Amino acid sequence: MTNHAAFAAEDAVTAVAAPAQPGRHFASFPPRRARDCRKAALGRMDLSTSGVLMAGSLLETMKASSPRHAMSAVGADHEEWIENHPSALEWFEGVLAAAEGKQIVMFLDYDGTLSPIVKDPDSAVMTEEMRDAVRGVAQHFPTAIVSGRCRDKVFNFVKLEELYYAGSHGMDIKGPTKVSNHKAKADEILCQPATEFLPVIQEVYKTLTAKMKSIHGAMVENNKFCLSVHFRNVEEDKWDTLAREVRAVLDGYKELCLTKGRKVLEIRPSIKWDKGNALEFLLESLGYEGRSDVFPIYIGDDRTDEDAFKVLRNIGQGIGILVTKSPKETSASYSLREPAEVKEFLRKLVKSNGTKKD
Ligand SMILES: O=P(O)(O)OC[C@H]1O[C@H](O[C@H]2O[C@H](CO)[C@@H](O)[C@H](O)[C@H]2O)[C@H](O)[C@@H](O)[C@@H]1O
Repeated sequence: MTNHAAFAAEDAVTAVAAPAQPGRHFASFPPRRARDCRKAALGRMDLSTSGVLMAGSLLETMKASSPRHAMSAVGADHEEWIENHPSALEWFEGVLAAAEGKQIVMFLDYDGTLSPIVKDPDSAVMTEEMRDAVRGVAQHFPTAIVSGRCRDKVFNFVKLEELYYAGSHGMDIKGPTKVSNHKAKADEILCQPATEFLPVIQEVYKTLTAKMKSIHGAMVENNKFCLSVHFRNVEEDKWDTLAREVRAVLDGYKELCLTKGRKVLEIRPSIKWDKGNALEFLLESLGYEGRSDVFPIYIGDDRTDEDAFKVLRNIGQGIGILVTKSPKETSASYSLREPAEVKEFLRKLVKSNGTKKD
């Protein structure tokens, strides 16, 4: 048994609060207005912990994001890694025990979590079965999509009005347009801490789009408060050129920084706001801040999801689940191999909640 599973069992014994009632989690809706996220995001991010790509070989970082490099980067074999990050499906009972008597709040990343990674970002659709699974979860627990995509785009993929959406890596958060118990309606922008960066982001979008035209397969995606420079379809011998071009453009914009995802370089404002802040903000908005009877579950596959996993580790509540087929350095405590397993996990969660005696 792993440390995590042992911890889960201990938690189950100490749990005291009454279980959540299906469909009742919006009882206090609309959510309490959380602290002003603009103030919270003031100042530059902590470069030592933010995953921001500093000077040095951007090319090496880009190579390290391909799965064949990931295992050696951790230096651990698969078995050892799985022992430390057990499958949330195989240890499902442990997860349930840890959440027993607590209000689950579900946070879901989109690409690589709810939809498989595909070559064309515009084709990353979600299956109807996955949509049903997410819909089911949202009927039982407050549920948010937290994505690097712009909010409108991720909404157009997910198409569920009863969810919270945190687009642009959490820099654009909006409440549900429909709630699952149909008692209340809220269609409110809750948080946009980076609005003053919009002109500069759009300027860089134009410049980079023009520059990337000469690199076959490169693509710049406009995610409103941030940009994605995709290199999945670029031949590896052109990655260095792409990296140099991106660096050269960004040298003129000290207020922006660079992080990396899965075959993508992300450009975003250098403010103290990431998916971890979005998670904290949403918990606070829902009135759950500082409550020990709340159990956030965050499922994601990317470097940018690590900020949310870290928050959960730091507050010592809930669990982070990394979606991956190969060992990776992570602050998540559990793992799932692919979106199909995420769907299975969500279904099981709904089923177990539906059959639970309240
Ligand atoms: O936070 P996420 O929802 O995971 O978004 C992160 C980025 O995801 C998308 O790119 C990734 O998925 C694409 C489609 O499968 C794939 O082609 C690409 O290589 C991946 O990096 C999205 O296009 C980006 O804008 C997001 O920032």
